[in-house]
Amino acid sequence: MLSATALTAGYGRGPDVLTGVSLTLEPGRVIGVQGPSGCGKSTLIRVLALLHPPRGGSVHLDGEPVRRFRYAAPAAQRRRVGVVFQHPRAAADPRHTLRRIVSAHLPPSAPDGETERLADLVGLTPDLLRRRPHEVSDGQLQRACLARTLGAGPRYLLCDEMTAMLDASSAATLVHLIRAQVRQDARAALMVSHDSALLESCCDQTLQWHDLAAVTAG
Ligand SMILES: Nc1ncnc2c1ncn2[C@@H]1O[C@H](COP(=O)(O)OP(=O)(O)OP(=O)(O)O)[C@@H](O)[C@H]1O
Repeated sequence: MLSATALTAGYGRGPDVLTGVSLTLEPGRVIGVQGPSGCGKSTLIRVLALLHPPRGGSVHLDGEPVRRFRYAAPAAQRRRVGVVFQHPRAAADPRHTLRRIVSAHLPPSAPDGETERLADLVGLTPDLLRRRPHEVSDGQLQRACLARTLGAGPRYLLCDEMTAMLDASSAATLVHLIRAQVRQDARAALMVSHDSALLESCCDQTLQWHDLAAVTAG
């Protein structure tokens, strides 16, 4: 279980962006969080992904408190949480082929052919693996980024507006793939978006941002 309790977080000397946010993500569940632009959804994802230290409150990962964040977070905790960001072009090195991007987080023990299996899982054909980011569409690059995240074998998948750059059909394909992954491998997913229809179509439960201070999901 990945849980946040009474989180407060912000940037620099600025005001709190998160003010007392609590949320619980249980294996086997897809939880959606909907909120308007700028309310703090990406900040919540960054804290839960151990990429941004909270100012107050706590994060627990499978029963253990998370005490260190960013580069100081223990690798064993970091590996359990995977993130897919909104902008695939900001999240992928433009010099690398899609093959290299997809395989970037595979453990050394990964079986031969794992890159191809992941690519196939997200709907990337083998010829696309030879291309670089500028030679593919946003949707194809986002598929590669999702495959890369899945390659690390995270238990908790955090998706930050991951379909915002995609057409409706690609968006539906990717969110249903995430649902299938959650069901199959007892993972859990948190999907944040401003798109209520998308969240309703794929989440077990959708929480409104303004309820997060009071509601525990899962
Ligand atoms: N690196 C940063 N430094 C300072 N302020 C930031 C930083 N990142 C975000 N903020 C501010 O924190 C607030 C919440 O931003 P955040 O990106 O978490 O919102 P969001 O709900 O994900 O927005 P959107 O839906 O537009 O992506 C905003 O006021 C934003 O300007």
